[in-house]
Amino acid sequence: MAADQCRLHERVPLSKPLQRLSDLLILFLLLSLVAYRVASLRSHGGHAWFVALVCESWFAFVWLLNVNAKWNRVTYKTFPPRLSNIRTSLPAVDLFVTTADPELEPPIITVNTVLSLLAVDYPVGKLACYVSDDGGSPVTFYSLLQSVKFAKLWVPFCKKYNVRVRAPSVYFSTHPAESTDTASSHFIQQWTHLKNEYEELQRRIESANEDQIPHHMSHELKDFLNIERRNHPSIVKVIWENKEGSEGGLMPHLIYVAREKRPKHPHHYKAGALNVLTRVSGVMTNAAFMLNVDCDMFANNPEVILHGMCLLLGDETSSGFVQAPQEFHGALRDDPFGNQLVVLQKQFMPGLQGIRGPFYAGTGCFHRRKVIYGSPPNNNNKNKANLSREELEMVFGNSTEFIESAVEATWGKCNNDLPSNISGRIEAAKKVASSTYEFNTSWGKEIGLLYGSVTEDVLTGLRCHSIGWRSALLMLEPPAFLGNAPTGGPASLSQQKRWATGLLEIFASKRSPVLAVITKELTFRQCLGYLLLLVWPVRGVVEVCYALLPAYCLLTSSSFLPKASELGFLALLLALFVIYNAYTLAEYLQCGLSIRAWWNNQRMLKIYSLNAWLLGFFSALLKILGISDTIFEVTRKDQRNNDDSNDTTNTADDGRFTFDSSLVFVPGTAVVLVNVSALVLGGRQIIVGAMEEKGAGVGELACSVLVLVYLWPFVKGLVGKGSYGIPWAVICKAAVPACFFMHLCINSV
Ligand SMILES: O=c1ccn([C@@H]2O[C@H](COP(=O)(O)OP(=O)(O)O[C@H]3O[C@H](CO)[C@@H](O)[C@H](O)[C@H]3O)[C@@H](O)[C@H]2O)c(=O)[nH]1
Ligand SMILES: [Mn+2]
Repeated sequence: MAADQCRLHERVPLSKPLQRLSDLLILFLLLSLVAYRVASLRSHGGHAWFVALVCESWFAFVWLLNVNAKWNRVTYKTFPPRLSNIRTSLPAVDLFVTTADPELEPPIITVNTVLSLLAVDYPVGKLACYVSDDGGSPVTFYSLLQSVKFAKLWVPFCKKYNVRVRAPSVYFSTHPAESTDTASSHFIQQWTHLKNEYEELQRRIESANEDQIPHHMSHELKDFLNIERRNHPSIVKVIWENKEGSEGGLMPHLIYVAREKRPKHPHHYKAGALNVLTRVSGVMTNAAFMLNVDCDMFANNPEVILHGMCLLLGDETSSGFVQAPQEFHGALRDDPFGNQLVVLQKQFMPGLQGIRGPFYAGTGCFHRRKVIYGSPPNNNNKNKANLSREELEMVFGNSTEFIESAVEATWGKCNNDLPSNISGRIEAAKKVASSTYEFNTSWGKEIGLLYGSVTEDVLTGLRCHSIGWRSALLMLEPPAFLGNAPTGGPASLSQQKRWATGLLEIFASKRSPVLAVITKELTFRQCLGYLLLLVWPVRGVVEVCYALLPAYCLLTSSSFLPKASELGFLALLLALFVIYNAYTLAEYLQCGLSIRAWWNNQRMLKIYSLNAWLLGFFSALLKILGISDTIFEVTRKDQRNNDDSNDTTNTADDGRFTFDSSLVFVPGTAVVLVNVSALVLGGRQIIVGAMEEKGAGVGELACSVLVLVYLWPFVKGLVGKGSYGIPWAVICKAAVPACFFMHLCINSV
């Protein structure tokens, strides 16, 4: 009993027999379908039958991966109050926030995230917050500088009144009477004062632009004078130094870092930025744990670090890193863009927890510093003595300060204290933030966040798992962090395309889980878990083929579906269709989502796969063939989302699908053009010849219509106006492959 009371976390199994049974039922139906196709390949024959066989085999394979990933669903319950037994020795944590572009990521969003982190419930003296600014922007720096005055009021206020959401934009969007019962007049007075201060801060930040930063700031901003965004030396500034160090103080250290950028030197996007933060924090504070969040992911649960510690302290092998699911706020009603990822995360993250832990998702993740330094679990004192200074330099680079810090982080004791004087370490920090520091070292290859994929997060997590670490899932209520999901067609599709590209890059790399399962410590089921994620983009190709299949049949008068007389086959297909949809619908309803949200997600899944994943597939292919490189396009963060967290009263227009002239809209448009033409050309003939038992039939016709229903935003886009219409340039580009395909069909008859 006493031992139980000391346990910081508890494992909670979630899998239900009914769910497992339905998983298996769907798998069985899919396999039966494939078996039927194979068995009747001779009698039915034809291209359409064969393509259907390939696609459906793929769906069956992916479903098998699904079953594996969901089989042992597990989550953890964490008990922060029990930390009080060890409260004096809570470890220090370095907090990382990355931002890249003040246009796409307005500084007020970054400031809110930073403020939410500075104010978390954790000893002030044990935190240091680092902001990496890849935009090298004076506006971002100015905004952080301005926020210090407010933070000095905000941090104590949050702690005194136990404020629930510590991102001021969200907190002040509701009136205190609704959010607290401490409505004493003194509280209201302070609340009003702070709200005014916040609004003043917001006004100042939002009105600042590069040419118009107040003159009296010129001294602080001199490092930013005449620099170019992609060509400047390292800038490291201590915005707030907590002079009391671990003893306490008003608020944690706050440090601004714009790493050196040179046009000729690769900077490796976010992975590069996080590696610089890792080193800069190494020489400045060297906490044993690091938490990283994207600039829009504010800490929504003030106890998040305490909860994280419940998983991190204790058996270290089981928590090389701790990942909170990505959750979002300010969501549009019924998730019109299908990117809130609610069901996906509630189903899969616990599922992966059952097979040695979730993947690293790039934000909302605590890392052990030594894991990032490539140290395997239970390394204790093994290798240190063998490494000479030269060897250490080959791995970590040639900064003496950094090497010392890395040796301590890897082989020394856990650092529970932070230094009070960090200003004295700026020169060392600037050195490790230089653009040449990583040359001829292991950064990005063996240590740090790994390079070579635009989803550096998944790649880095895979490496941790491959060297034997497990990871742990931090699923909290209220959610640990909340971020900003893109809205509109272009931003959503370009994000999905980047993910697809990055995942395929990993699949095809030398770190592929398929190899790691043979040569490293990845288990077979873990490998299957990763595959589910990594083969995602291939679905783009499969879905396009499947979506063209009914049109092909209509145009060539062939068939891939049962005729009225093939009752068994018909029943199988209908059962699969009904059970699969009922299954997914049940998942949405269980998560408290609406039928409409379910439909929107089903529809968007098709739209993403046909467009974004397909293009992601090809862009990864071009990279693998060495023809072009992949780039990380930053997602635009909507500020609207930040202001009203509970606003689901969006107007109809907010959820409407929008287009631009990007290539990513071409495949969907082409599929729509082909299906519309096929219905016009082939539909009539079917109605005439409905009674004949050969060629395309009502089934093919219905499927072709179904494709158009899934792609309805594109059908509407063909006639829509402005951003709701598909631009002519896209339609013309789509018409070329569409005509080519139809030409092939008609000629093949
Ligand atoms: O050169 C760059 C590019 C991006 N970022 C930062 O990376 C973060 C993520 O970028 P975002 O455009 O928001 O991408 P998302 O697709 O929303 O990000 C998800 O997917 C990424 C992998 O593709 C992960 O790295 C992220 O953590 C995860 O939230 C943001 O804080 C950016 O400021 C940089 O610091 N430098
Ligand atoms: Mn993001």
